[in-house]
Amino acid sequence: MAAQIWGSEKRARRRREISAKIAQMPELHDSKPLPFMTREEKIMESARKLTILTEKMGQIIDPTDPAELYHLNNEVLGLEGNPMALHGVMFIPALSAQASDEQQAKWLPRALRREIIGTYAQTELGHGTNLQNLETTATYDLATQEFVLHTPQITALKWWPGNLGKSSNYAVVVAHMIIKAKNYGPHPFMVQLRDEKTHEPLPGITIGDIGPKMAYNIVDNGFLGFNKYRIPRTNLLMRHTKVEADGTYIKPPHAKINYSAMVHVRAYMLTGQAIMLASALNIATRYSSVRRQGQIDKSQPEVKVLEYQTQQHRLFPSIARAYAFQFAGAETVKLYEHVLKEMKSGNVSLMADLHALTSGLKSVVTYQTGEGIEQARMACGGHGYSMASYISEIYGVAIGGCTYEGENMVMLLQLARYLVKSAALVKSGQSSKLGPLVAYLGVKSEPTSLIDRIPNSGFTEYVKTFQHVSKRQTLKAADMFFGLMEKGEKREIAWNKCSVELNRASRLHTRLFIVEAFVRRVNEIADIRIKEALTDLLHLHVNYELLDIASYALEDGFLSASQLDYIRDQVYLYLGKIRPNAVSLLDSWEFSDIELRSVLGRRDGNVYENLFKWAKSSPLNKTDVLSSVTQYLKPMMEKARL
Ligand SMILES: CCCCCCCCCCCCCC(=O)SCCNC(=O)CCNC(=O)[C@H](O)C(C)(C)COP(=O)(O)OP(=O)(O)OC[C@H]1O[C@@H](n2cnc3c(N)ncnc32)[C@H](O)[C@@H]1OP(=O)(O)O
Ligand SMILES: Cc1cc2nc3c(=O)[nH]c(=O)nc-3n(C[C@H](O)[C@H](O)[C@H](O)COP(=O)(O)OP(=O)(O)OC[C@H]3O[C@@H](n4cnc5c(N)ncnc54)[C@H](O)[C@@H]3O)c2cc1C
Repeated sequence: MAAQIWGSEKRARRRREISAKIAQMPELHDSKPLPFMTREEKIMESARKLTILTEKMGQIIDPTDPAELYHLNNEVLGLEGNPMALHGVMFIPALSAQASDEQQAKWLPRALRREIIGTYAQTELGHGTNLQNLETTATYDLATQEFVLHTPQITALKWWPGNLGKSSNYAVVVAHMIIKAKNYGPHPFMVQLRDEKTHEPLPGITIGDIGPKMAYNIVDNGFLGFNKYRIPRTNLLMRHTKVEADGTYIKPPHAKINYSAMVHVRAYMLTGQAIMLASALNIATRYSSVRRQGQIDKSQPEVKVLEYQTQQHRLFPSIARAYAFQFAGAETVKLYEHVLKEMKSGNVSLMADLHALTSGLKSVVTYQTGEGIEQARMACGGHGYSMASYISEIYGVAIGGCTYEGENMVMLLQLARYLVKSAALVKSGQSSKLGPLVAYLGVKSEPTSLIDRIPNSGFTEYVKTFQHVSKRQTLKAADMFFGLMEKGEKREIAWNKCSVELNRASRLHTRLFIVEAFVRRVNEIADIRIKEALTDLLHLHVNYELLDIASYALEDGFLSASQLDYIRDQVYLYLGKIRPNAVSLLDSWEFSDIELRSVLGRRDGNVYENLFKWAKSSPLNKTDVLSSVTQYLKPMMEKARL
């Protein structure tokens, strides 16, 4: 199963080998539980480990393999981030995709050797979503052949970029490029921020940390202002766009090609989200098979809480989602790598499809991951609320994904643009022009669903039902939009008036893609036992997801009440079937105790003894009487007693 999750036997084996090596290297372990550290201590601890990793990485992993690097980071540095999180996730990808060969030769080896630390600075205090209204300017000075970066007012301060505040000395900065008073829109520039020897900010640069956040606090998300700060013309990233010495602008082959670093993260973050969901579920499910509370049969001893159907219903559908996201994520990464290769050689024809797909997936996956992790926390009762479970930290980090790389509603609306264009093709009889991801929009569906109506139909009737609801909602929302325009409404106003319905279509389309990716994977599996276990999970997935969106299929009678009863029964049936495999389905992800950082989720199940040990190690317990008591509470009580 681990091979299915991680992509191959070899990958699964390598992960085990890497974990075993890390287990033998105490210098790479947390020196004390992270929840007992201050933010400053955590940042120090992370930098300490990161430095050792830089020295010893070659002994532990193949540093050229991103999957091994990602695993190493998760185990050693953890998901609260690290001082170079954005360096690997966005800075290097931005240089790789947008810098010319010459620029890459100059900067990439230095970045890869970690001579410099970089980030991606795009979002500003006043604007994050609406890139067209970013305010930082890069004005070309023809006389010196330099760009002058400037922050015209406080809302133009870069705000949020990870590791910008304190760690990075370089950044890819996105600014509006102005040449001879003409604004060419946002473009990426390579900018040195700090002196390489002293790490002090360079003159003309204001920079700092934006303060503590809900989670992810090892990362120093930062602010950045420029006061007429000059960089050479050749620091504009010039793989696709060029500005010649005389100010001549050569436009890129696709207007949005500079957005590729964002698409990179949107594609890769899906499996990251699956890992966070599976981690939280691993903790909650293991704990649920240790925790005994109450009886089902009063004549029997107290049961493990995992025996309760409500507990299974809370956890198991999310286990199915974690697998589904992992499989859909793997497909998306493959597609992304393909499109990136094409893009580098000038073929931009698949960019729109990839943008639509990743926009929908990042939104649905992050939202459902957040839901699943929060349910996992609640499933642990009181101990779930303790940082000893570590689930609240996983939650805080995961839901950041609902916001970064494009706020979820906004990204769903991006997919909706693509769906509406596809609907227009269907309506104008041009269904043959639909791309493979939306071809189903042009296919006439049965009048009613055949779920529970024909034997041995496998998952086909489920997929057809998902297709039906997605198609119906897309065409309905598109009709609403076109109808408003026909009535004379301006395009943007009509769009806004339909946007809730449009986003519903985007979610349904994306959920269909996730189901199909799961089905595709199960169909590929040869090992009969693995196929069986995953088929059970897939049964739970399709039935649970369909129940969740049943109103769409009920409103036009595509599903009947009796079919809905069947679907509900299937959910209960598969909850029971999955119960014996539940812990193994999560143990198959092979997270080590070091990586999970959870007292509740310990592999050995020795929860109570270790919770007590953990509590005793709280800094508050260093002394029996705190100074808050001697200074304030004791005098207050004494005064009251007088
Ligand atoms: C590796 C490990 C992974 C794990 C990572 C975890 C840690 C992560 C740490 C945290 C890291 C966090 C780091 C961070 O957070 S970095 C900051 C991230 N910021 C954002 O994501 C901002 C979101 N906003 C946008 O992306 C744009 O403004 C949008 C897209 C909303 C509109 O755009 P714009 O303002 O320009 O609007 P327009 O009206 O001129 O154009 C709309 C047209 O453009 C097409 N279009 C748009 N985009 C693309 C595209 N990409 N490829 C192809 N086409 C694209 C689109 O389909 C439409 O086409 P059409 O319908 O007109 O035909
Ligand atoms: C943990 C974290 C890490 C980050 N890292 C980085 C980084 O490394 N580099 C970087 O540059 N940025 C980074 N960001 C910033 C992030 O990319 C932005 O916060 C994000 O893109 C959302 O933009 P915003 O904050 O402007 O939200 P807003 O757009 O102000 O969103 C507020 C509300 O308005 C709604 N809204 C906005 N526009 C529309 C619209 N057109 N239609 C409908 N509704 C709309 C949204 O849906 C939302 O409900 C990070 C953010 C976080 C939380």
